[in-house]
Amino acid sequence: MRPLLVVTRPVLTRCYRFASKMASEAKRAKLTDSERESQLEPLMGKGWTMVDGRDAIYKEFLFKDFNQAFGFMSRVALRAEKMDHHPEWFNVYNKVQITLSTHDVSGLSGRDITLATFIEKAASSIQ
Ligand SMILES: C[C@H](O)[C@H](O)[C@H]1CNC2=NC(N)=NC(=O)C2=N1
Repeated sequence: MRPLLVVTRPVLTRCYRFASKMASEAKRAKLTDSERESQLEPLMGKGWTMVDGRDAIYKEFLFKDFNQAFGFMSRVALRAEKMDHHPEWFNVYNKVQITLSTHDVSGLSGRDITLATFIEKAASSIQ
């Protein structure tokens, strides 16, 4: 029997790209209440706090010295650029203060969760 439909590799590739684009757009939407409960709460337990008067999260990281702080920032910067999602941050010597929010939606989105989770991993791999 002849197959009814042949799914070629280029068709599969396009489907895959379309699905990732949809998932990536969805991540840019403002977090729902239930997403806040399931995804934001674990970060609060790790020291992230809500910013006063803004739908944004904040955490301060302290390192041994400037070298370590800048190494951490370099890792985060490469990831942020890849994600097209950038932190608001401030650095003096061994201190890095980070605020995350999604400017395009004026509030917290899945991208902030993804970046904050990466930041946690990057910080613990350095300290
Ligand atoms: C045009 C570009 O994709 C957007 O401006 C991106 C860049 N980086 C960003 N970073 C953050 N934190 N929020 C955004 O909404 C955002 N948008």
